[in-house]
Amino acid sequence: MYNVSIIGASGYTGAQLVQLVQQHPALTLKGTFVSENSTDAGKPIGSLHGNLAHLSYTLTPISDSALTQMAEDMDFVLLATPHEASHDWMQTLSSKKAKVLDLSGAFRLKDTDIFAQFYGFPHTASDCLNKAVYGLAEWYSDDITSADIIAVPGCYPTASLSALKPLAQNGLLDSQVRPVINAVSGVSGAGRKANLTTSYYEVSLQAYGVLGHRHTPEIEAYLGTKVIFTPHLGNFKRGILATVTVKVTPGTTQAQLAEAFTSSYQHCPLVRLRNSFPKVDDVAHTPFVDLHFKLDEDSCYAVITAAIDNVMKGAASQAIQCVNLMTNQPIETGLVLS
Ligand SMILES: NC(=O)C1=CN([C@@H]2O[C@H](COP(=O)(O)OP(=O)(O)OC[C@H]3O[C@@H](n4cnc5c(N)ncnc54)[C@H](OP(=O)(O)O)[C@@H]3O)[C@@H](O)[C@H]2O)C=CC1
Ligand SMILES: CC(=O)N[C@@H](CCC(=O)OP(=O)(O)O)C(=O)O
Repeated sequence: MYNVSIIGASGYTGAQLVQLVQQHPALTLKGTFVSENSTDAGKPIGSLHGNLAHLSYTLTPISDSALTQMAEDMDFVLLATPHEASHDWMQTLSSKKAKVLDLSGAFRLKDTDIFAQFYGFPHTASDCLNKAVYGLAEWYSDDITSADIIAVPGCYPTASLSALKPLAQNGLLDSQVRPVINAVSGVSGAGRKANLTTSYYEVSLQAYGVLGHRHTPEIEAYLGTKVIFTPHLGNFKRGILATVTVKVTPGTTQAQLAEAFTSSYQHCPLVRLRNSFPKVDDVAHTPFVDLHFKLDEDSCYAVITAAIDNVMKGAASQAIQCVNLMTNQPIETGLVLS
C-alpha cells in the first residue's frame, strides 16, 4: 500500500481526491489538510461534503513542520491548492521521499515569462519546474511513470488536447489555420469559495477570459500550435463540453480522421470514442473523456467534441491515473468498476 496526503482537501478537487484515494485498492489516505488559518480546520470532511459523511477524516491546518514530515513519510502528496501555495511548497515537499502531484497551474508552463504574464506572479522554483512532467495521462505516460513531480493539466486543456492531439500527431492539422476551441464549464470549475460571479442567481451562459485565459498558452505548449480558445461559464455543476473546429490538410478523409483517433486511443480505457456527439451528463462524475468528430471533406473543416468532468478527468481522476502509472498499475485502477 502507498501512503497519501492531500492538501486542500476541503475544496472541490480535494474532496474528490479524498473519495478516490479512499476507494483505491492500493492507496491509504493518511492526511487531509487545509490552510494554516482555515475556518474549516478541525471539521470532519463530511460536514462540508455530505457525500463523504461516512468518512472520519478531519481537516488539519497545514504547517511548515507538517510539510517537512509529509515529504519524508508519504509516498504521494496531492496538492489541490491555489497556484501560489503549490509554487511556494513544492521545493520542500519534493525534497525527500514523496512524489508530488499538483492540481494547480504552478508547474505546467516551462516558459517563466509566459507564466508570469498569465499567473501574475514570478516563478522562482526553477529546479522543481525543470523536473515537473505534464500529467496528460494518455499522452505522456512514459515520462509520468518515472516522474517525481507531476503538473496535472488544467481542465480545459485536458478536454482540448484530448480532441486535438490525435490530429496534430498524425499531421492532419492545416498549419495556416488556428484550431478554434469553444468550451463551456460547469461552476465547480471556479472552486468552492463563494463569489458573486458563480452564485446561483448570477450564472447564466457567458464567455469569459476572451483571448487571454491562462489555459491558452498551456494548450499551445502541449499541442505545438497556436489556438483560439474561448471558455464559457454554464449554469450546471459539473463537466466541460469543448467544441473544437479545425481545418485539416487538403485531401484528408473521414476514414483518416477516424484512424487517427482509434490508433491514438486504442490502449486507453478511459477514452471513449462515441458514435454521436457526447453530452456533459454522459461523463459527469466519471473519469472518462468522450470524443466524437465529423469532417466536411469538401471544405476540409472538422468539428470535434470532447466531454469531461472538470473535477474528475480535468483534475482529480487524472491525478490518480498518474499515480497508477507511477506505481505500475493499470491506468484505470480505482477509477472504474470492472
Ligand atoms: N475545480 C476544478 O475544476 C479544477 C481546479 N483545478 C485547480 O486545482 C486547485 C484546487 O481547485 P479547487 O478544488 O477548485 O479549489 P477550491 O477553492 O474548491 O479549494 C481550494 C482548497 O485549497 C485550500 N486552500 C486555500 N488557500 C490555501 C493556502 N494558502 N494554503 C493551503 N490550502 C489552501 C482551501 O481550503 P481553506 O481555504 O479552507 O484552507 C481548499 O481546501 C486550484 O489550483 C485549481 O486551479 C484544476 C483543474 C480543475
Ligand atoms: C469555470 C472556471 O472558472 N474554471 C476555471 C478553470 C479551472 C482549472 O482548470 O483550473 P487551473 O488551471 O487553475 O488549475 C477558470 O477558468 O479559471
